[in-house]
Amino acid sequence: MQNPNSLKVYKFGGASVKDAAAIRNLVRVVQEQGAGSSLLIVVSAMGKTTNALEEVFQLAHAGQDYTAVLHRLVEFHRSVAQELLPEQAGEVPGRTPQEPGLNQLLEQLGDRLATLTPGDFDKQYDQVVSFGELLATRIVAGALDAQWLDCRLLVRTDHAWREGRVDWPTTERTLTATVLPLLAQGPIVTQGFIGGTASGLTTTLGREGSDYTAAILAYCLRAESVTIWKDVAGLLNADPKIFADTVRYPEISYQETIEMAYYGASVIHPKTIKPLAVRQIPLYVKSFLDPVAEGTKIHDCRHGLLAPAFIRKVNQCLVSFESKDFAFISEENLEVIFGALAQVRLKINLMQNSAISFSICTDFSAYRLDKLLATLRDQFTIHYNTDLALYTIKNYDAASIRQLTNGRELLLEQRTRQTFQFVCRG
Ligand SMILES: Nc1ncnc2c1ncn2[C@@H]1O[C@H](COP(=O)(O)OP(=O)(O)O)[C@@H](O)[C@H]1O
Ligand SMILES: N[C@@H](CC(=O)OP(=O)(O)O)C(=O)O
Repeated sequence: MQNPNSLKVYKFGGASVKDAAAIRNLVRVVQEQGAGSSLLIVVSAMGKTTNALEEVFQLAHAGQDYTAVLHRLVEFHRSVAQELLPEQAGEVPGRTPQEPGLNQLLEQLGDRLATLTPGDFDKQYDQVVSFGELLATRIVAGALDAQWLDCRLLVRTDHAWREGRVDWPTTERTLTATVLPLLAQGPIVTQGFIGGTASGLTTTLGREGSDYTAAILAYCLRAESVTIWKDVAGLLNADPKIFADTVRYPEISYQETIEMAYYGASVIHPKTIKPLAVRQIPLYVKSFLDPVAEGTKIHDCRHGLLAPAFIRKVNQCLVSFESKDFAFISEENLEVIFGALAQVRLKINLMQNSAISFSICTDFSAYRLDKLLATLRDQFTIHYNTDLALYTIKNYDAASIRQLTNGRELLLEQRTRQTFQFVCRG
């Protein structure tokens, strides 16, 4: 069943709302590209605000002075609001008495930080770091003169702090009842990245999770399409900030994209594709700098051989486990290792085993690695290397492997028919 309103979901990330000029550009894109459509607009925190909020939160949680960082954040949002809506003198009021205005949100953020308690790090993180999206959407909704909705009341999650798991039936029911009737009144702006629990607490969906929010909303509302507006020409075969001579895929299948995102292509959050594929909703990746350009269409399509895709994941750690008594690594050993990894929430990006050793490549987290070592040290001899990179070439050929491995010392390598991966320094 297609939405009778032909709903389009637009998602604007941090780069597209990084300052007042960027938000003016967003307004142009929405007015020119979205004219005539029902629009639900998902917005992330401005620029690097989420990083700044993480810093402020960590300082406050550790009982250290956070006032300077908080002050910079507050002034930044006020100055952008003032520049865009001078007649409102830096305040962007809510459209209804229940809706918080910009100053009210800034006050709430200050209160949250002042009342943090020791412990419950991840839970309190979500209550604070979510403010980036709340503030940004209040400003963007003001600039667009659009309706503002609080996504914490729309996307229901469990209590898995910092990686909330969506309660799909409740979310679908709530969105259908809330959003569909409002669409006729004009565009709606809401937050990416955040959701809420049944008990009214805020959760976040994982860093860079706003793309995922767009997919959740599109799935539940059976949208016609999703467009994520980026600072690149579309989905390219590599990150142009890292690799030279990239090429754009004009169209690509859900499956190819989900694999690229899984291997670390940071342009799309890995969880974004599945809900869209299930309901066959096309995902467009387009440039907010050149909105009329074609971009990339991700959908259920067949295509010929694609240009090899290059993906680099940095800050990797290679951990190897050896049994202490020269015994072979057994299924029982693996069960213990996997159990401990799941418990400390370390995800395996690559794994390999030999007779008496089992190795994994994972994102480095000193905190989680320490917990892992503490759990498994008695049973295994554990070695690890940090500051590594994991490279993946999808749809590789001999030339692309030569190009990427040339001059590098490979610490671990693996290949399947489509994918070549290796871990090296730096
Ligand atoms: N395969 C790829 N194609 C295009 N961009 C990529 C790719 N891999 C990584 N990127 C990076 O993704 C960035 C855009 O994603 P992101 O920074 O998450 O945007 P936003 O936060 O604004 O949503 C680009 O600037 C680019 O550096
Ligand atoms: N603001 C959040 C969520 C997000 O998705 O941001 P962006 O769309 O800018 O990647 C983060 O930085 O993690």
